Amino acid sequence: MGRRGRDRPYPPGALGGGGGGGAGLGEPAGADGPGPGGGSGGLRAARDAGPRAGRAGDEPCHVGPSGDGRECGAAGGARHPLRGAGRGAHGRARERPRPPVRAGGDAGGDPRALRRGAAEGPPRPRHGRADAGADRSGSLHLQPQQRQAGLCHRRRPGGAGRPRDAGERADQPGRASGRHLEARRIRPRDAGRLRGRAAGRCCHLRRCRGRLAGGAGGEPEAQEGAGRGRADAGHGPQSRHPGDHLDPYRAPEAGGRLRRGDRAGDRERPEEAGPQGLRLDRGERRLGRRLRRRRQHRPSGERRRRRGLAQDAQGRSGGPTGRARGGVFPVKVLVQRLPHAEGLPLPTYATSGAAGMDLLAAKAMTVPAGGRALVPTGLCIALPEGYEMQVRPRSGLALKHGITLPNAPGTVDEDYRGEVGVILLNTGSEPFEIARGDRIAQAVFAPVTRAQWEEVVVLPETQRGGGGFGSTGRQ
Ligand SMILES: O=c1ccn([C@H]2C[C@H](O)[C@@H](COP(=O)(O)OP(=O)(O)OP(=O)(O)O)O2)c(=O)[nH]1
Repeated sequence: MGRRGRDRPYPPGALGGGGGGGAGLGEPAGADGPGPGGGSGGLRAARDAGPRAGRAGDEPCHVGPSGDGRECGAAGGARHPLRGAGRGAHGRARERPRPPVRAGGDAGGDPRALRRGAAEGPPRPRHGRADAGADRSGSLHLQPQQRQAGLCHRRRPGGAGRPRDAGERADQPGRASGRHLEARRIRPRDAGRLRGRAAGRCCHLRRCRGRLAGGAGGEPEAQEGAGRGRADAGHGPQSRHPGDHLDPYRAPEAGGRLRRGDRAGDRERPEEAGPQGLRLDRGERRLGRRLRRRRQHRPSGERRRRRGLAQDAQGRSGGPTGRARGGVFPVKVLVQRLPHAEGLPLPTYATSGAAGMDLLAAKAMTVPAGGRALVPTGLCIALPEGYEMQVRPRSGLALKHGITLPNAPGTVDEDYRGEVGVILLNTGSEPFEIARGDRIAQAVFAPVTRAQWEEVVVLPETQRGGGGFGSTGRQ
């Protein structure tokens, strides 16, 4: 049987197809057998031929190389006219021209051959090889060696070397003679009979028995299910095997899953799969595990805030506003512009690497020499939790005009909602004139570290001890 026919449902008449005897019961000749019905036709042939069928090797050949169920009449002991160098009476049959296939042919071809086969009695194991045979009543019987050789599929997890596979590989002599057949003691002709069984998990005896009992002409539905070779073929309500309903690992049908294509984005849909009697796709199951793990390890709000602050202070990702730009993580600050700041630009960073924003004066004024002034900025701000804004002097004004901040750095608290002001001190000898919009100071945003007192009687000793205020270096 060609590979194309492997997963194809058998046509309704496949089991009774008379022309299929060669594919099912014949050896490599079955490789190029007449079609999907070959193996099942072999079943019928086996049933009809009864004990005569299933003989091998030294017995007269009852099944001709043509695959039409006719016997060729060659004695087993003599070299078969079509026998090749390989194994099997018809090992080379497919390389030879074939006799025409007789439509509706049956196992009973040559009556003389049938008589010879009947006279030789029921099939017997050859060289210890166990062959599954079918008697006239349609029931399969196994030899003890067969049972030990694991013909029952329950003993073979993974389904490797299944009779169905063996039957399909009968067109590859090298493989057919390999472990798929030899290790299981199954001949291709027998494998062909068993080919229609469902994949894997049920004892083939029950299936074969059921198929034979159903008649060669059988019910089309049963034939179709048997030939499908899918996991669902033998697990329907008609299956009575106790294990059919107890397999929790049986994969659902291809149409019984929620697939990736059905999924919207990264949404997990376990709540939809259950009611529909479906199972989540593998990718979705993985996604669900990932989401559950993430939910389980989600830190508390306070811990997230602290982690964000720490990461931001250390220049790592996870800051409150997310994406890093050049290794610096921006902090979002709400700003309100007061009427006297209308028309003025918001403070900006002068360069891409500047640490502070230049604050602008919202009002023109003069700082007398040696004097101070509170310069309004026209801005009110709301800092994110855990942050402060520091108001610092500009070095250019300090150097050129002696302008500094007496409270530098000025601290704008997180909970402050008043107007930000800049205290300027003119240490120079000349009055300092300020125009509206002049840059008078700079603002630096920084995370706040809050301390917690732990009162002790004695502090840990250090080398410096109490020395300070110029205790080190030159006096
Ligand atoms: O250069 C500065 C310094 C402070 N402030 C504002 C914001 C700050 O939150 C508030 C109080 O500042 P700070 O706490 O330094 O002053 P204080 O003398 O302690 O005043 P308070 O008693 O109001 O806290 O004044 C500024 O606008 N600019």
